[in-house]
Amino acid sequence: MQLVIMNANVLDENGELQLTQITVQNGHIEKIEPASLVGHRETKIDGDVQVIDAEGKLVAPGFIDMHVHLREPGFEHKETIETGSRSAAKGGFTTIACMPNTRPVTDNPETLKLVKEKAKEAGLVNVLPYAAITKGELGRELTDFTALKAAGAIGFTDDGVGVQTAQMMKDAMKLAAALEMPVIAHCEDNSLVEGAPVAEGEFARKHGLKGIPNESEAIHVGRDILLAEATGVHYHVCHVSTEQSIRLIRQAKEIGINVTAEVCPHHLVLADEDIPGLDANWKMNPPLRSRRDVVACIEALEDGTIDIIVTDHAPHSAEEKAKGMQLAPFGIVGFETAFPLLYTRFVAEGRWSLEMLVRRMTSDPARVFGLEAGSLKPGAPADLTIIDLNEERAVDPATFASKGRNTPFTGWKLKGWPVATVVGGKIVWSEENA
Ligand SMILES: NC(=O)N[C@@H](CC(=O)O)C(=O)O
Ligand SMILES: [Zn+2]
Ligand SMILES: [Zn+2]
Repeated sequence: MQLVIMNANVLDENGELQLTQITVQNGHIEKIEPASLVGHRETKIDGDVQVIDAEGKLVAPGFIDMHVHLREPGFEHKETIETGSRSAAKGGFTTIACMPNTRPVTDNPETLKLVKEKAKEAGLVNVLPYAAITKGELGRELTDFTALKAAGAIGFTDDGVGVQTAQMMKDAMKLAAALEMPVIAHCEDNSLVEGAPVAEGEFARKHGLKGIPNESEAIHVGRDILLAEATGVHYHVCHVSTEQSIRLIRQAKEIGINVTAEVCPHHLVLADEDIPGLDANWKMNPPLRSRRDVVACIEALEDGTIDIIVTDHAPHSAEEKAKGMQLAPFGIVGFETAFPLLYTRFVAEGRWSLEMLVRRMTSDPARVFGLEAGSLKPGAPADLTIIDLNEERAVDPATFASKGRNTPFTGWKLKGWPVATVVGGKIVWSEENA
């Protein structure tokens, strides 16, 4: 089965858009030719060839999201692997890495295999599962890293909660290093947080809420960098949100410690002072911090201190989010707004090149995690996304493919919406057929 994408605008090595024709054969990119060379040739259309005319729209490698919550097994009322995968495809993502804070926790090979089977059944995007560092993510006992790696885990993380003791983290890093697996850390010292729902600062004061201090994140980052130095593990920091964490990561990179980091779109765009009121669709972990922290995150992504963009797609039901700022669970959905949000805010406004945004969502995550993805080179898997950079519309959660509607971006007018997503040469989502 062949797929031909005509009039595809792709980013070349110089970050310039080039009009091309892409030929896909057996799920892989076969060739990319300048449109000027194929222009005179008739594109043969017979039974076995599927043709898409991209009409000059951007065709990028499918986005890779290394931090997502699919909620299955156990929390199917929030999301399933199938609805989460569809939401990812609709957002232009073709590979996603899912967190183990399910019920049961993905701390055993059986649950890991179940996640992989469900993802295969859904047949939409590539789903790469993480396994937990500790049993039940309770911080008391390590999981069986060897068995989990054999079952297909791509890394170890207790995301949702920080590993509270240094000894547990050090033991985990030693084991992971021996298996050449990364440790991915949600950095949060519980003793500094204790029930606070939002960041320390103006918003917390105004509403009489307890505040989450920046040090609760940065203390773990600093501790873990020292442990990564001691053990030699690949240490990846989840959802970086403070200038203090960034300072520590920058310094660690300078002296050659094997640390990488991610940031979420909301931490690049929103500060606590933007929260309009006591609406839990603005509640996530880490919380929205000060404008200083937002600026530090932007600059860190620009200078490479932060390597990649992830959504931390964290769906919750409307009932759960209706419990209010103090009691509602932390988390917002992310797949279906990520690219338009960042394209509108940073590329259309002229701060970033399109190439930089795409790279931070494709080839950089592939490099950091050693994935065979994130490029359009001949021979690569035909995972790609077609995006209309000119299409402008308001975010409407009612149209989400995700079960989650928990977003702070309702009504935001954004440009750069995906129109079709291809995984392994197969169209898994398109605006036309949605
Ligand atoms: N980010 C969040 O606010 N919530 C995540 C947990 C996490 O990523 O730490 C969730 O599972 O809901
Ligand atoms: Zn987390
Ligand atoms: Zn998360």
